[in-house]
Amino acid sequence: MTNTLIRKVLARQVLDSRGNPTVEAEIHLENGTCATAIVPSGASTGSHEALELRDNNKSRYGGKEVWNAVGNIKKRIAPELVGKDAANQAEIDRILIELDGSKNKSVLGANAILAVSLCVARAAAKAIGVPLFKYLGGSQAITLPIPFANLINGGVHSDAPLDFQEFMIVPKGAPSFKEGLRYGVEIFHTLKTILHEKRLGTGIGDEGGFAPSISSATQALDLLLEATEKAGYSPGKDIFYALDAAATELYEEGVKIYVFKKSQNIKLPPSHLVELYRELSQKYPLISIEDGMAENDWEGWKQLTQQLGGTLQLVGDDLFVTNKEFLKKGIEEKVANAILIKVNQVGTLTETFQTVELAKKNGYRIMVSHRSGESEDPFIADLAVALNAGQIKTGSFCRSDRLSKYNQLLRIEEVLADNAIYGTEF
Ligand SMILES: C=C(OP(=O)(O)O)C(=O)O
Ligand SMILES: [Mg+2]
Repeated sequence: MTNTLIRKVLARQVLDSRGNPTVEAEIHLENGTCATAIVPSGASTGSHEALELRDNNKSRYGGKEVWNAVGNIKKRIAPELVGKDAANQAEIDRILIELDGSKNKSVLGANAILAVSLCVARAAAKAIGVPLFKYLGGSQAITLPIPFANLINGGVHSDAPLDFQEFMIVPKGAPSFKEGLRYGVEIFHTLKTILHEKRLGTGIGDEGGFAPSISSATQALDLLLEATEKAGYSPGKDIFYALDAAATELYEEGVKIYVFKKSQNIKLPPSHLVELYRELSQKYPLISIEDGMAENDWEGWKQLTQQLGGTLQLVGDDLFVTNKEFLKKGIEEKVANAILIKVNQVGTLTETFQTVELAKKNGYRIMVSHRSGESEDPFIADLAVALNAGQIKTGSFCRSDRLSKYNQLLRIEEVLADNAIYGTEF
């Protein structure tokens, strides 16, 4: 028997892809295994997410240091976990949740808790000698996700005068993950040439997508369409499109209006926003809209789901915050038909699995997601396969923080070889 008992728990402050401090945990097991895990960080965060603990000392890193979270791992979490079995994830996560004791992990910090939760899983998998995806998902974990690649970045992720946050290409018609990735990368390079020729700018946003000087969803989708065709692919056959409107950022709650502040200062009531989505989905092969309405606009979400839920995937991100309580409400009220899975929104691996189980039981699709602030840690690549999510969004193709996930998926595809399945049916 491998000795997977925890010998030592360490932590440190490292930097994320935006140059902001974040937490890395390091765990040593009795058998000599050592593993690390780094937590990501969002920018367009849902207000019900688990709390990311920051030091708030404005004179250092703009108040974003995480020494308190690091200290909580070293002083409060480590003594409780030494001697416990890293292979018992549910027990470790239960200890972490109880030690924190709050509803939103605000005592120890979700960044402290998640770093340890992920690191424990990685250490146990390594000690036992199985790939992480197999350790987490067992022999059923065989689905390589379709990459939803965010090629145009707007919203709070870039300076482009675009209000919707993400314009993604979806290589659903590819025969394998590897080929889907190639389709996506070729379209990315073609888009760069087009943007250069049109003098629209080839600078990038937080997730590595371009941040061109365009100001409407139609312009963005026209560019994606042009790049797709020029790269030799067929829109609606090889390649489909997806949006993350991140509509919480646009919503003025008091007046129940969506304001497109970055572009034309257009103001739309929820019903007009639904119409805009309908028009876009009729004009382009759009298959998925994330956060089409704001996290607190449940009425708007209902309208959206009633009208477009039959033909489009409607993904709840800020709406559900990977939390089974919010998802339960969504299921009851028949809102959305898919859920975005971001581990740091809820704070432990066990809770993430519980939310996914509830979603699957109720016919909601799963999309595993990065955050806009990422690191070299590829954990979510393994997680996407472990959950048979069938879909992952992890940005564009020119930042190592995003490519670490894509490259890990290539490795996993190689391990699974002929057993690998690509994506899910829409
Ligand atoms: C990835 C996203 O951005 P962030 O991490 O800033 O919430 C998102 O909104 O889906
Ligand atoms: Mg989102």
